[in-house]
Amino acid sequence: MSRHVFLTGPPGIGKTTLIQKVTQALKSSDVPIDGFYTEEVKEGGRRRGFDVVTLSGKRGPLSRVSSDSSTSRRECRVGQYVVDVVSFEQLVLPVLRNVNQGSDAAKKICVIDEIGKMELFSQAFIQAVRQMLAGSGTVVLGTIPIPKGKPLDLVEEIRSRKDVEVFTVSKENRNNILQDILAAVESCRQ
Ligand SMILES: Nc1ncnc2c1ncn2[C@@H]1O[C@H](COP(=O)(O)OP(=O)(O)OP(=O)(O)O)[C@@H](O)[C@H]1O
Repeated sequence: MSRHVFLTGPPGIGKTTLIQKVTQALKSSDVPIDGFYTEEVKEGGRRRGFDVVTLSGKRGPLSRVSSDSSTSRRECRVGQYVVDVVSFEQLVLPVLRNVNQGSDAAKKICVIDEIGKMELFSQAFIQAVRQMLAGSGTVVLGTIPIPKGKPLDLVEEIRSRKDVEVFTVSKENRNNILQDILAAVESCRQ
């Protein structure tokens, strides 16, 4: 039986939108849920980077476009974006820790959107996700990218776990997959 649910699919296909709809539905049936989304930051129609937004409404930068093309050895870069690991960790780690605490009888849901190249610069994040996946108290509802280029260890691990159900989102199914995802999450809580 599955214990966690992940969505995958090409960039911009609608993974975050689906996770937000699932979150709304779960919240309205009083299921305890926390976590974070990753949102594009646009300025004047151009993408400037990405923010992390927690379900409780806190926001901070995950990455920003760098005008400097020289890469310093300490910099965490994905293409033209420089990742702000400190900001990411400050926002996300307390949320992940908090989800694992508390004494709700019912299992909590933790939204982790997403586990990708940028987020994986944080070793503390990797460790926190591994702990959550291995623990029995929290159901993870997350997103992972479609494999491309060098494999990402944690993403490969998630894909090969027997207790993870992965939905691949496409243009064809994105408007009728919501109920299946909800049902999968609900069954993970049993
Ligand atoms: N079912 C849908 N029908 C039409 N447009 C959609 C649908 N779902 C999402 N979109 C639009 O597509 C864009 C990208 O959606 P979203 O951010 O959910 O994708 P994503 O897969 O999470 O992207 P990323 O890979 O960047 O995280 C948004 O502008 C959103 O409004």
